[in-house]
Order: sequence, then structure tokens, then C-alpha cells
Amino acid sequence: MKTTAPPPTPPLHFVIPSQRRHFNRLFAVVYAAALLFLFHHHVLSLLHSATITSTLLFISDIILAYMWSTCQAFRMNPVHRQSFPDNLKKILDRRDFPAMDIFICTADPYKEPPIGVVNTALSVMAYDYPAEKLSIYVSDDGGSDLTMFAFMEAAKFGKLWLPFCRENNIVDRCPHAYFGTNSALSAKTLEIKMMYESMKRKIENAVERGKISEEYISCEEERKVLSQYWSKDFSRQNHPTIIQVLLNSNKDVDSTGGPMPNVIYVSREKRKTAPHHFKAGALNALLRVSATMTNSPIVLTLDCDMYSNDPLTAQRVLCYLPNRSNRPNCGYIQFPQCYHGLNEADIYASEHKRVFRVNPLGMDGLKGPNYVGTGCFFLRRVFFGGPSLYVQPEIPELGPNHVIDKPIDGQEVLGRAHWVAGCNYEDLTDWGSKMGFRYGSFAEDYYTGYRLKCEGWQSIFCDPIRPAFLGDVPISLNDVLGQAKRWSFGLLEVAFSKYSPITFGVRAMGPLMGLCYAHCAFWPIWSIPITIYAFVPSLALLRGIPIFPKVYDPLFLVYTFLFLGAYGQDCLDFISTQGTFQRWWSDQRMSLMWSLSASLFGSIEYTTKRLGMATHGFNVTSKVVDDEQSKRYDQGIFEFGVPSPLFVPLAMAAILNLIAFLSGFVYVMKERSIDSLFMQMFIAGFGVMNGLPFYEAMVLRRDKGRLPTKTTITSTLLLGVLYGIFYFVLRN
Ligand SMILES: O=c1ccn([C@@H]2O[C@H](COP(=O)(O)OP(=O)(O)O[C@H]3O[C@H](CO)[C@@H](O)[C@H](O)[C@H]3O)[C@@H](O)[C@H]2O)c(=O)[nH]1
Ligand SMILES: [Mn+2]
Repeated sequence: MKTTAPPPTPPLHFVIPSQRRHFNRLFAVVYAAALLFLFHHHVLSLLHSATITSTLLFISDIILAYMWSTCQAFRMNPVHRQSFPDNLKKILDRRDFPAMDIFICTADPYKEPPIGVVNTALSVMAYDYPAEKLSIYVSDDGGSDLTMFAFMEAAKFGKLWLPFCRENNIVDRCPHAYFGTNSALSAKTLEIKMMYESMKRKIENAVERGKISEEYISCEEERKVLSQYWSKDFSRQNHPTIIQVLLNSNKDVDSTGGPMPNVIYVSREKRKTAPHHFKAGALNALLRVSATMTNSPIVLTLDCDMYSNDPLTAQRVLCYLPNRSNRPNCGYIQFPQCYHGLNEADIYASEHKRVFRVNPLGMDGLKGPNYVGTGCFFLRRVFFGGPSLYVQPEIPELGPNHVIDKPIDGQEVLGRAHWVAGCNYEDLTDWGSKMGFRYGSFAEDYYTGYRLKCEGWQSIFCDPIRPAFLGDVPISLNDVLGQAKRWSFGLLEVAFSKYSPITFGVRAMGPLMGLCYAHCAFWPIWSIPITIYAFVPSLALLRGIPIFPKVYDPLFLVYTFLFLGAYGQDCLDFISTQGTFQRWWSDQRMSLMWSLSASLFGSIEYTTKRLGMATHGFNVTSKVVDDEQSKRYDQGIFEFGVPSPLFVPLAMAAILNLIAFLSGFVYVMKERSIDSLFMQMFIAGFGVMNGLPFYEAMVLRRDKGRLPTKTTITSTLLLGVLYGIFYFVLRN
């Protein structure tokens, strides 16, 4: 009898190990040997005569060596993936696509303009996916009628926008992005554009005036909903739960009669007496509310400033989830954070290429990337214990297998939804500790992903050529540093907790994965060596004191190799992930600035918190753009403007390095030899190169974004004090 082979199934994805792994492994061995040589020398010279400078340099080099060694874990086995959503239809009928719940967080209508949040929502409502299987949940931690109003408008506009995208096969399904880039418009398109502009005007007008004009409220029903916000004791920190089903896929249809996705607005209850755990708390409230209403097996989390850039993304995820990935226990698919509107040099290194694009490739070759807070599709099941250890929620209706057979706008469902969004609901439950998004760190994304990995979940990194999501970046240096300060704080909370990756993580998920997480958690301690290297060599240079080996010393070669090796490899990693040399230069400069300022302040704040001296809140990054600021940003000019303490250590280092370099030059001319001071001259010169935007902002610029004179003066005075201390220390 003839047997016929089953028809070959077309591939949904494949994975290719990076060729670079061989080189990386070899290079790691050579580099480690050089490090041993350096430390051999350090120990000998400390034993011989320990000075303050040599001790400080020793400490710096230990930390740098720690950062380098842990970083190697990312380099041992990077992989690249490709997925083929086009093949999906040959395997899976559209009717069998799993349902998805999409969470969008917003927290402040003045820092996060509602029109932006609406654009994000519309971009995912218009996914190329059966609309009735999508439910969009908006979490409004700002408890604002402005956001509610914006979404009422969006629900109406969506009924035109979705069929329009479908019929015209639009790829940019974020209206703002679409109308911003397309100029030749047909009559139909112009009509939609006018509708969009009119919605935008209303929403922006309401935000500008802080209240919604009478003429914008089109019916009694809308007034009733909005008036909930207008009661006397309603405030952002004190209000009852508001849940509003704005679109119901069982009832609402678009302008062509096709189904619409569910759109549900949620503002969880807030009381001043109950902790609300910031974004993690908001996401957990959404997890529960959505469980009572739709309970889809797949959950996407999105920040309000990150819109979908590719309608196929939800289908792409089905190439991996559920159970199609060859990776056992794969619990989530993470897309990188990519951004639009970066200036050419990306002066603030807002791409965060290492964190979002390079390191995840390395982790994907192990057990998968970490969660980065947005653009991540989870199996709902991951929020209820490890793959083989189910943690039962306190009521069975919240469990991932619970089936809902009641209408989402019925009393029974809504009643339960309100109850689980209550601010005391989590008391005495496992939410935030064993269930849901984890509490205890401002980097709730990092921490949650980390704990899921410890429980045995794995993940997949998906970085398609057309970015799946595009986000906004902060465009002032103060915002950029403020954001990095919050991250530093959050990471230290994990690094020094009982779940520290270095002790707990390494055991729970194996050495290489553990080292990856340990590298990130301790990232803020870069501030120690960078601060020391920014100040100590130059202070010594000012007084003509050599502290490094002379040029013909073999140790000089070791230093050169270590510096060039680390920088060179970093540059290679960066450029080979669609980077340019110019952007790499910005990236290395920002790394120095984050360490010297954001991490330094983050560490100080963390210490004061641990000592019980202060408490801190989650400072939401502003997404509002000032026209003048934005013009300067586009020209690649640094934006200082405000007299922020975050600028002070940076300005101090910039000034010191310049003076030291010049005075070093004078010494060298006098002595007619550069041998003993070369390394310090080089370090100061390097500081000057990186400090160029500062000199310009202090002296040459006259625009509003210059460095405030107050900051320059403060920095100079503090530098004087530092020099005084150093002078005193060196004499003794
Ligand atoms: O109490 C809060 C505070 C914030 N958010 C939301 O959290 C998101 C992220 O806040 P944002 O100020 O934009 O933080 P970023 O620094 O830009 O975000 C990065 O860092 C955060 C952790 O610090 C992660 O949650 C983000 O996903 C990640 O993009 C936004 O959608 C906010 O609306 C809330 O819902 N409730
Ligand atoms: Mn953000």
C-alpha cells in the first residue's frame, strides 16, 4: 500500500543563532586574562602602599569588572528570529483565533494628552484581527473626565476609522501617524481626516480649558457619565471606581455594519489611605476587571504613548503563542520599545538600544527576554503562578479558565467588576506578591518579568523589521535624566531585596540568566566608577600628580586594551543592530551622563528611603511637547532650561575636565614629557569631548534651553569645595 506523507506545514517562525557568538566567547577569554593582569597589579600596589587615590581606582575597577563580566552572559548565545504571519491562515482559521485583552495605561491628562491615548487605542482597535475578539481596556489613574470624554469621542470616530483602514488596507492605523505622513488624499480620506481633526479639536480644547464645553456633550447619557466626576469630593486621589463600557462587541457595529471591539474605560477606586502601587496596581486592577468581563487568554500591555505601527502584530504573536513556539513554558512575547521622531544623532540615546534591542537578543538565546512594560503579549495564565504551580485567586471568577457567559454591560458582571477594582480589594490576597504584576519596585516591568522567570516561565523576543510599536521620547534633558533616575531607584529596590538576582535569581533560573538579571539590577552602580573616573584623575592632573602607569609601562598597554576592547565591542554591538556611529557616540555619552547624574541621584534617594528618611512617588514622564523645545530637539540641541540639581554633577565634571586638560597641557609643555600624565590627559580630554554640549549651553547659547546661570555658578562653587577637599586629602 502506498502511504502519503502529510502535507508539509508552512513554517510560522525560525530562529538563527548569531555567528558572533564564537567571537564573543573567544574575546571574553582574552579580556578576562587582561583583567586578571590588571587586578594582579592593583593588589600588589595596594599591598605596597595604599593611597586614597589607588583605593578609589581599585574600587572603580572592581565594579567595572563586575559590569563587564555580567554583561558577557548576554553575549554567549544571541539569536535572531523571523516570523511569518502570512502562513498563519494556512494553519489556523480566523474564527479560531484566541481572544485578546489589550490594556492601555494612562495616569495624567496634562502630562499624557488624551488625544495621544486615544490614538494608541485606535491603532490597536484597528488590528487586522477579528474585531469581536479584541477588548481594549483603558486604565485611567488620573481619574479624569477629560480622558473619559476623549474616549467617548474615540468610540464614535472608531466606527468610521476601522472600516476605512480595512477597506483601504492602511498600514499606519494610528490616525495621527497616518494623517501626518500621507499628503495625497482622496475625497473619502479627506472626509475621515476632517472627522479626525474635529475630534482632536474637541479633545484638545477640553484639555486646554480643563473642562468639557456644553456643546460637546451630545446626549443625556453622556452627561450622566461625565457628571460622576463633577461631584464635590471627587479628586484624582479620592474617588470611587468608574467603569464604562464604551463599545460592546455584541451590540455596537461600525459604519458598514461590521463588529466593533469592546472598549472599556476603567478608573479604579482611589483613597488617600490605601496604597495604589502605581502602574503595577493599575495593571492588576485591569487584570481582575477584564477577568470578570472577557477573560481573554492573551493579554497585551501598552503604555499610552506607544501606538501600534503594524496591524499584523496580533497575528504575528499567534506564530508563537499559545504553544507554537518550540519553547516550553513560553509565557510572553516581548516586542522592543521603538520610537518615532528621534533626531538624527538621537542625542539623549532615547533608543536605549542596549536595553531594548541588543540585550534581549542575548537573553532570547537563553530563556527569553525580560518584560519592558509595554508591547508585551502575555498568556493570562502567567499571572497565576509558575507553569506547574497554579496559584488560585481568592475567587474562582478571576481564574484564567473561567468562562463568561453573561453580557458585559449587565448588572451582574458590572457589579463584580466594580468590586474587584476597589482600593481595598487586594488586602490579604496574593496580588502583587504571588499573583499579577509584582509590587515593590518602581521598575515594576523589570521586577515582574524577573519574578515570572524565577517561577519557570520563559519568553520570546520578537523584533520584526517594521517596528510593531512606536513610542514618544522625552525631549528635555531633565525629563530624560528624571526617567533614568526612577529606573535606577526601581532597579536598586530589586537588587537589594530578598529576591536579589545575585542570590535568589542565579539559583532560580541558572547562572547565565541570573547574570543577565544581575547585570541590569545593579546597573545603577555604574555611578560609582564613572563618578570616580570623572573627578579623581582630573583633580590629580590639576596638581600635576600622576596616578596611572607611564606610557612605556606594559600595564599601560593593558589599560589601553581594556578600554578600547570594551568600547569597541559596545560600538560593534550597537552598529550591528541597525545603529550608526553617530548614535553610538550619543549613546556612550548618555551612559556617562546617566551614571554621573541619574543613577547617582537614584542611589542617594534609594539610600534615604532605606534609612526611612523619605518616601518617593512615581513621577510620570511628560509627553507634552513645547514647540520651541521640539524645534531645538530636531536640530540636535541639548535642552537644559530648568535649574535642575540633576545637571550639577555633569556641569562640575565638564568644567573640571576642561580646566584639568588645559593645565595638564601646561605641565606637559613645561616638563617636555607627557609619559607620566598621558592617561590622565586622555581621560580629561575624553571628558571634554563628552562635555561639549555643556560648554555651549553655559557660555555660547542665549535661547531658553541654555544651562541656567544659577546652575553654572552652583556647579563652579561646588567644584571649588571638591578641589579644596582633594587638596587637603592629598597633603595628608
Ligand atoms: O501611577 C501610575 C503611574 C504610571 N502609569 C502609567 O505607566 C506608564 C509608564 O509611565 P511613564 O511615565 O511613561 O514611564 P516611562 O519611564 O516612560 O516608562 C518606562 O518605565 C516604566 C517603569 O518605570 C515602565 O512601566 C514603562 O513601560 C517603560 O516604558 C504610562 O502609560 C503611565 O500612564 C500608571 O498607569 N499609573
Ligand atoms: Mn513612557
